[in-house]
Amino acid sequence: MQSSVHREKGNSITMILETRRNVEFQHRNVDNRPRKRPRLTWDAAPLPPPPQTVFHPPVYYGPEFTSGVVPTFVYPNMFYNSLPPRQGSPPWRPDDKDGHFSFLVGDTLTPRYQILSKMGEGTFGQVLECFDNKNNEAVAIKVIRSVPKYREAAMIEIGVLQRLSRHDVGGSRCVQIRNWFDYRNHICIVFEKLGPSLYDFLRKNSYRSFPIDLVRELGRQLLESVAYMHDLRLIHTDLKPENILLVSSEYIKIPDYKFLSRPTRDGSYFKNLPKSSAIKLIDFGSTTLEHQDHNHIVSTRHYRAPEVILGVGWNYPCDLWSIGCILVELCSGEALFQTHENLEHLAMMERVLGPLPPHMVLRADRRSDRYFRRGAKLDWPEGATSRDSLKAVWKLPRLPNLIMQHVDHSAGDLIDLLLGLLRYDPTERLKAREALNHPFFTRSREQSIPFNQSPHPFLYNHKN
Ligand SMILES: Nc1ncnc2c1ncn2[C@@H]1O[C@H](COP(=O)(O)OP(=O)(O)OP(=O)(O)O)[C@@H](O)[C@H]1O
Repeated sequence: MQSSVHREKGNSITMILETRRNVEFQHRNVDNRPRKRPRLTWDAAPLPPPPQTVFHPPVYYGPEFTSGVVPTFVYPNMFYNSLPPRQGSPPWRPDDKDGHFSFLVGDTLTPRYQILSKMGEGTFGQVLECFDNKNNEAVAIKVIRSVPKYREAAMIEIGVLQRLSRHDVGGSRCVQIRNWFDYRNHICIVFEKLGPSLYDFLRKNSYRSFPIDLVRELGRQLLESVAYMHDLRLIHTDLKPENILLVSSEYIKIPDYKFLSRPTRDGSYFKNLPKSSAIKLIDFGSTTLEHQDHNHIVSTRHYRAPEVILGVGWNYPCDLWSIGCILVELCSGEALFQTHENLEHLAMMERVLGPLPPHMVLRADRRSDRYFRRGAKLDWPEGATSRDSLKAVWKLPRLPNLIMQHVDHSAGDLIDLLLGLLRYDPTERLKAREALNHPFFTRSREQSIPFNQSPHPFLYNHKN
C-alpha cells in the first residue's frame, strides 16, 4: 500500500512536470462567487436578483451573475477576430435599472470600437473588451453608469489618469488611459487591455497562495506604484487584489507540492503561476488629493485601515495598511480580515496585531465610541453578535504565526515588513519608499534571517 502510494506520487510528479505548459488565462468565471468585492456596498445586504437576465443571445443587463447561474457562453479568442462587424450604430437599448449600459456582443461603441466581451464590473460601471478599429488592437473600455454622481466621479478619474500617465515614463505603474468619450449618456474610458486581477488569479487557483519570491516581486511593484502616486500627492484609497492587474494573461501550471499526496478542493494537483509578474494598478475612481477632506469612509472593508474605521482622519498611510493586508493575502491565499462589521473587524485586528493604542481609541469619533468600554478597551468578546463571530475572531493566529504557516524562507524579514505596514498609528506606519528599502526587498535570499533567529517582541509579549 505504502509503496504504491509512493509510486503514484512519483508517477504523478513525472506526469505533472511533463505536462507543464503555458496557458492563456480565461477571463470567464468558473464559480459564482463575486468577481469583485465592492467597496462600500460590500457591507450591505445582497440585492435581489434583477427581474430579467438574458443569456441567449448574450444581452447584458447590469450585474453579471445575480441569478447564481454560470452563463454558458464562452467566446474563445479566435471567435473575436471573426466577429462579423455590424453595420452602423446599434439600436438604442434602455439602460438597466441601475443605469448600466445594455449591449450585444458585436455592437459598436462609436464606429471605432467593437464590443468583444464583458471583462468585469464594478460600482462605476462595466468594463468591456473591445476591438479598436483605428489602432487594430484590443482595448478595455470602462462604460460608466448613466447616473450623475458616477459620471462626475468618472470625470475626476479621467483627470487622475491623465495626470498619472503624464509623469509615468514607460507607463509601467498604472493602467494607461488611451482615450475617453461620452456615448449615449455613458462616459467611456478607453484603457490598454490588461490581464486578470490578482483576485481573479487566486480565485481561479482555488485560493492557493503565491510563492514568497513572487509575493516579493508583486509587493515591490505595488509599493513602487503607490510611492509614485504619493509623490504626485494622490492617495489611491481602494487598493485590493481586484485592483491590481497582471499585465499578461499567460500562466504556467506547476505541481503543487503541498498537495501532491491528495488533490485540493478542486481535485487538482497543480497550481497556476503567472508567467510574468508584471502588474499595474487600476481603478482611480476613489483616488483623492492630499488636500481634500479625509473624514469619509474609504476602502473596501477587508483592506480598510483602523484610522478610517475609528474616524480619526486618514491620509497616505491608509494605502500602506491596504498593502500590508494584500501581501498577507497573497502569501496565504485568503483575505486577512474577512468580516463585514466594525467591532468584529477591530477584534480581528487585535487578535492578529495586539491591542489598539489607547491614544487612537480616545480620539475615535462618536460612531466608534460604542465599540469600546471605559479605559479604551475594546468591547470584545462581550459585544460579539454571534458565536460564529466569536469563532471567526478566535481562529485567527498572530501575524508571525500566520506568516510562518505559509512562508518558508524570508519569513523573518516579511513579518518585520508587515509589522511596519500594519502599524495601527498611521504616523508610525512605514511610508512606501521606506518599505521599498526594507530588507525583505533589499536583502538577497541567501542573507535572509530565518524567523526563529529574528526577535519579534510582539510574538512573545502578546498572551493567548
Ligand atoms: N484595463 C483593463 N484590462 C482588463 N480588465 C480590466 C481593465 N480595467 C478593469 N478591468 C476589469 O474590470 C473590473 C472593474 O474595473 P474597475 O475596478 O475599474 O471598475 P469600478 O467600477 O471602478 O470598480 P469599483 O467597484 O472597485 O469602484 C476589474 O476588476 C477588472 O476585472
